[in-house]
Amino acid sequence: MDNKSLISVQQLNVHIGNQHILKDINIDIPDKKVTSIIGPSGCGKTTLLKTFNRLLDNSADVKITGKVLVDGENIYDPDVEVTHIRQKMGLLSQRPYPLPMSIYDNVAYGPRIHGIRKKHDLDELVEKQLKATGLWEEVKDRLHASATRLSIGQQQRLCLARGLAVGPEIILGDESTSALDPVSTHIIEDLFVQLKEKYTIVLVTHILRQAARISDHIIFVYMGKIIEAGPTNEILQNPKEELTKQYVKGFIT
Ligand SMILES: Nc1ncnc2c1ncn2[C@@H]1O[C@H](COP(=O)(O)OP(=O)(O)OP(=O)(O)O)[C@@H](O)[C@H]1O
Repeated sequence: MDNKSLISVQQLNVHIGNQHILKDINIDIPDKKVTSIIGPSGCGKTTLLKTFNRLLDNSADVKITGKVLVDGENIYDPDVEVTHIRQKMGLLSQRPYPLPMSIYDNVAYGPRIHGIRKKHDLDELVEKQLKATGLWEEVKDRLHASATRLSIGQQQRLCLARGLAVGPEIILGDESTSALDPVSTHIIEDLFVQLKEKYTIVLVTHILRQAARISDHIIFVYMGKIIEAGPTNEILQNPKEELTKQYVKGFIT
């Protein structure tokens, strides 16, 4: 891969109970690009995404071996603090989960925890992140209204703004448009494409057309293994592996 990689996964294996979920994963995720993880249901896409911010290893029956290097640091090193890792990543889930507080307080929540207290600084930060997610014009006159009054699409953009407010390097999205209508889906997709200027974006999607629209790179996972990875055009239009060909043609669902 000619791009600099920000995340490098080396010899990663994940067992949950007696199931071998991810098998010998080796992959580099390029910096400041959109990478989509695709594959049929249950193949391990979400599990792979969760290994990037250590969301899996708080359960006793999960065993993880191998390395995930972020900025060259192995996040599974016993000396690494999980909060330090998570600060580098914003996670956007399938459904938006705004905190039960105002629009303003949702975005200010993380910065406040990190010690930013001055109203002027918080005001600036909230405005910046609401602009970055295209919400500012829609909410600037009701910043202190409850976030739960927003539409689902707006709530998802608010959750993205909340994540961006703590200054991550990486945005992880797990089927983050699956609960949204087509217009909101389009807005979020456009945002991902804009945000890759500043962030490295890794998305799980089962929608091939979405992967084609917005990703620079694609990783195809099947039964816990990476079958093929590379630039979007290569994977979707000229795959090398037979399994990838079948998946792209819709023969494997
Ligand atoms: N906490 C868990 N306990 C037991 N099994 C799990 C757990 N998490 C995931 N698995 C299993 O790991 C496999 C991969 O799941 P994962 O959610 O990563 O797949 P996926 O490709 O994201 O699927 P989908 O597209 O349906 O969301 C599945 O067989 C799932 O049942």
